[in-house]
Amino acid sequence: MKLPHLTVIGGGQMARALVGGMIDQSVLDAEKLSVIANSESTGQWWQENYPGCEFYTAGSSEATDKAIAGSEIIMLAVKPHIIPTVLADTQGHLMGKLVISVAAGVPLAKLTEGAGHKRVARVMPNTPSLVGEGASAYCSADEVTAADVESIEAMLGSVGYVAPVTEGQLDAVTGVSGSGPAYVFLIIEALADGGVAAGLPRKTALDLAIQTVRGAATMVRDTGEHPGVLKDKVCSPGGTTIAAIRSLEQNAVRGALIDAVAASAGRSRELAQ
Ligand SMILES: NC(=O)C1=CN([C@@H]2O[C@H](COP(=O)(O)OP(=O)(O)OC[C@H]3O[C@@H](n4cnc5c(N)ncnc54)[C@H](OP(=O)(O)O)[C@@H]3O)[C@@H](O)[C@H]2O)C=CC1
Ligand SMILES: O=C(O)[C@@H]1CCC=N1
Repeated sequence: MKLPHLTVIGGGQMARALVGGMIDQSVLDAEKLSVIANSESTGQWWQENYPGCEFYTAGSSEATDKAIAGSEIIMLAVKPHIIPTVLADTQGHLMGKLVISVAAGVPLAKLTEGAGHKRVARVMPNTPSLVGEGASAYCSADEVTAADVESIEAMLGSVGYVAPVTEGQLDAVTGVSGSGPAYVFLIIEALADGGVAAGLPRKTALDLAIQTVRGAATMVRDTGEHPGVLKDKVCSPGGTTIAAIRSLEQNAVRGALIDAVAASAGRSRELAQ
């Protein structure tokens, strides 16, 4: 499936990962993309990396009259506190458009009020979308059609896993997969640090850490076995791994990760206020 013309408002990390990933996966042509943001440097980044796309300065009449008017889908990819500004800038111009927001915590009720209609979806994606390994969940308001859902699933599905959820579940999604890549990056960095502390060259340690996380995740997915069962198969009686697991449990790693997910979900709920 090829997407119709898309305008993304906000051209930062998440737009680069999601929309960049969609172009890389050929579901969107750069010629059918308009980007609206503040700085010239952001415009240059998009035009250098995705020649053929158009860039417009936020708040300009061209942004609304050319980019938004000429697009069927509008994606909001600005920070949550900027969403009211964007909705004010685009007031009256979003009629007849499918509006998709990736902003953490901003509820459908606020988005539909600002858009002036209910053809609005809320998505929580994550940055591995850039390499086609994203994890996204979405919910939609009342006027989103079956064809719109197909477009949303095609967009998100082209860059990874996608699941429909209720709006009430999106804060938890943010805690697990929206923020989740940061936890895993931190774990990879720490594993590599551990390798260096134990005497490995930095590059070898990092390469081994990356492949171990990738291999373990693939094994959970492909075998369908419970992660606890797979963990038990690594632990030889009286061996090295159970000594390490004991250390992890003494340092309350499970509790720390559960608390991390809850903290992110809680912050997402706060952003809705
Ligand atoms: N980063 C992540 O991993 C994830 C982020 N999200 C959500 O994505 C959204 C964007 O986050 P992220 O990409 O990290 O943020 P960034 O700060 O990287 O990007 C924000 C972008 O918004 C642009 N911008 C600022 N003000 C305006 C305006 N008034 N009109 C149009 N554009 C504007 C900025 O322009 P300029 O570049 O010119 O300064 C910038 O390109 C957030 O709501 C976040 O909750 C969701 C899931 C994961
Ligand atoms: O940190 C944030 O607020 C955004 C939302 C999820 C990931 N990054």
